[in-house]
Amino acid sequence: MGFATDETPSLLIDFLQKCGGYAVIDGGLATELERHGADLNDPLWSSKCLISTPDLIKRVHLDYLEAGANIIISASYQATIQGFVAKGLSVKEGEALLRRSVEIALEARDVYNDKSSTGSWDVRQPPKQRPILVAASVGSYGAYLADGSEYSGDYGDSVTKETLKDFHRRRVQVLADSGADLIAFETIPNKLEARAYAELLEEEDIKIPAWFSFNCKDGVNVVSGDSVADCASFANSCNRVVAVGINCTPPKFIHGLILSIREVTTKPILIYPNSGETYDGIRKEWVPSTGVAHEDFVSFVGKWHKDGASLIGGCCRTTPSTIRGIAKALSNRPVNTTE
Ligand code: MET
Ligand SMILES: [Zn+2]
Repeated sequence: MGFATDETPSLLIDFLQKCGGYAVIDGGLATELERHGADLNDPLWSSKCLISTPDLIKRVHLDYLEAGANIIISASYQATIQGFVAKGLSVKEGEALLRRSVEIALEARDVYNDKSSTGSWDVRQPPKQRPILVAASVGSYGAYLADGSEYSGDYGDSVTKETLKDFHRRRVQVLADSGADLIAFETIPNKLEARAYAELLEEEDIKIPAWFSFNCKDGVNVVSGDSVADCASFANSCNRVVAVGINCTPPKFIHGLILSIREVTTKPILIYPNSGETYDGIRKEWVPSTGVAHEDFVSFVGKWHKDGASLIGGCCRTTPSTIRGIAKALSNRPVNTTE
């Protein structure tokens, strides 16, 4: 790939150093909004709340910050200009909502920082602020289609890399200029879409770095059947990509996946698994009690970190309690372990 700005590759390395070698990513956003009563049965999914309940989004971001997150991800996963236009909004209004998704997260960070810097009596020693990044979420083309292809990675032969680039181009430009610290390309279902993202980052000379996070169906392959090693190795070759990993995948596959990814990348590895519950795409609901208990999820964290993941959080159906548990597990981990 081409050349990024000089600072791009080091942004996350510097951040991780400031955080003490690891960072906590937030938990599920959409499913947490749902837990608070939002009805997301809509092609816009969580992005519907950008219109209906922006304050609830801010509250959930704040809950994750209070639980110990170092990275919060905006509510733009399923926010697309095409999706907003289909709802009757103008392109301008759609772009404004994309920007708004990031502003809400930035505002939550400000509120959190203000809160944590007041209450200190000792003026000589201002309290140390926890480093926090805001990532602008980009979900896949399949997420926009809302036809299950988000979880199959199968777009059919008529969808080419160019189709995907055209689909994402304006959205990525708008999010890159929104004040976010990085772009989180999430739940990537196939290698084709990762290649489209990488080319877009270069062609549009995107000034903020990105992470690539794939959606896996087992311990070896992303949901389309492309090998995760192949996808991660491709991500490793992109200068503007600062971390590579996996999200919205059951915890039971994560150990094996980290081992495969670390063979092919020198970049920080990120993982934010879902709760392990299965999603019934026909009934459009999660099947309860198919996942792992919150305590079990948290008990894997030390191992994932030892395996080589330095950014750890949760995806769908994880909650602020999960994130609090992850933050605690990582801060209690033994220093200089030889295990
Ligand atoms: N960041 C998104 C969310 O938590 C990821 C969704 S994965 C289907 O809502
Ligand atoms: Zn998810």
